Amino acid sequence: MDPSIAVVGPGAIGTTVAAALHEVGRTPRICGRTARERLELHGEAVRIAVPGPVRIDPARAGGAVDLVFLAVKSTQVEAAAPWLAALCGADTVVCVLQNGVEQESTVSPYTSGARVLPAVVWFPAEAQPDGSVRLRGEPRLTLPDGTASHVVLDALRGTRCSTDVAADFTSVAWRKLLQNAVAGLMVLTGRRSGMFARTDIAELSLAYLRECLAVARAEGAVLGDEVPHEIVDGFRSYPADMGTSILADRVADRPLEWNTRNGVVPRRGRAHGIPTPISDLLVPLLAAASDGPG
Ligand SMILES: NC(=O)C1=CN([C@@H]2O[C@H](COP(=O)(O)OP(=O)(O)OC[C@H]3O[C@@H](n4cnc5c(N)ncnc54)[C@H](OP(=O)(O)O)[C@@H]3O)[C@@H](O)[C@H]2O)C=CC1
Ligand SMILES: CC(C)(CO)C(=O)C(=O)O
Repeated sequence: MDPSIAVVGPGAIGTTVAAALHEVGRTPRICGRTARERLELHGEAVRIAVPGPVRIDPARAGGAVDLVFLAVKSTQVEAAAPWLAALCGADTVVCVLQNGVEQESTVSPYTSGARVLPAVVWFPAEAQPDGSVRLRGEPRLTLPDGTASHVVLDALRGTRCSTDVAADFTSVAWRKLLQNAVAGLMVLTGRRSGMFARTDIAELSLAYLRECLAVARAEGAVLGDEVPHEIVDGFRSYPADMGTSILADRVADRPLEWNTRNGVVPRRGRAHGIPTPISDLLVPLLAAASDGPG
């Protein structure tokens, strides 16, 4: 029997996963903040409409489900807590579709004991002003190896969202964190991936990534010296107009995930006695861009 599934946070990532599920007949409950009749995903050779309506009242969540995909921003977890309270039972798995390396500790306080499973989300997707979502890559998730992951693997089996499991999830999650950390530079310039073609930006990015790498290794990630170059080369290979979700938030003047994507590096660095001079400059700028005042 198919698991019962809810998607909380039907934005860029939530819409993509909901559409992938709907396409194979596993339409999830959709729980959001903004009322909509349907979700729409479009991209190269894809156009999927997911029937709603989007539920916006947690009192009408409809009871516990087997699997919750939580796809709100890390800054929105507390506000989404009533959904988690309404959708989680003792056997529910909450798969957190968020960037960062701290999903278990930040989400667990709201799941009434339900298991929390972090996922690395690899694909870019952009919410459009009309509420539709533009998919700009192949949907793919990486999960930790373990029993809870099987619920997600079963739910997404045969969908356009591919899933793999990593025995060493810590290393994979930190590698993605490094990519997200350097993407934060786009917030400070207001530019997209094209900016990494500049030699000075590439050099700054490499220095920053080496700092992040030292912290990642202290946290147990096994990542080689080549990783900073690979990440910068990756940004240089993207279309020049490829953004990042934190830039989309900046452009819309919304709170930024600066703490989970950038602040975590100096925070964890301090715990290990690792100096983080570049973070010490960048993180306050990102925090101020996010939270003001002014
Ligand atoms: N976009 C991308 O390319 C990628 C994003 N990620 C990560 O995925 C996570 C989600 O990002 P993304 O999809 O871009 O974010 P979006 O802002 O596009 O989506 C968040 C969604 O959550 C909804 N929401 C906000 N508050 C609540 C609430 N209290 N209850 C229910 N729903 C709520 C928002 O509603 P509303 O429409 O009202 O704002 C929106 O639909 C982030 O951690 C991001 O870093 C990871 C990889 C790629
Ligand atoms: C697009 C991608 C994969 C890389 O920056 C991302 O994680 C984001 O936009 O948040």
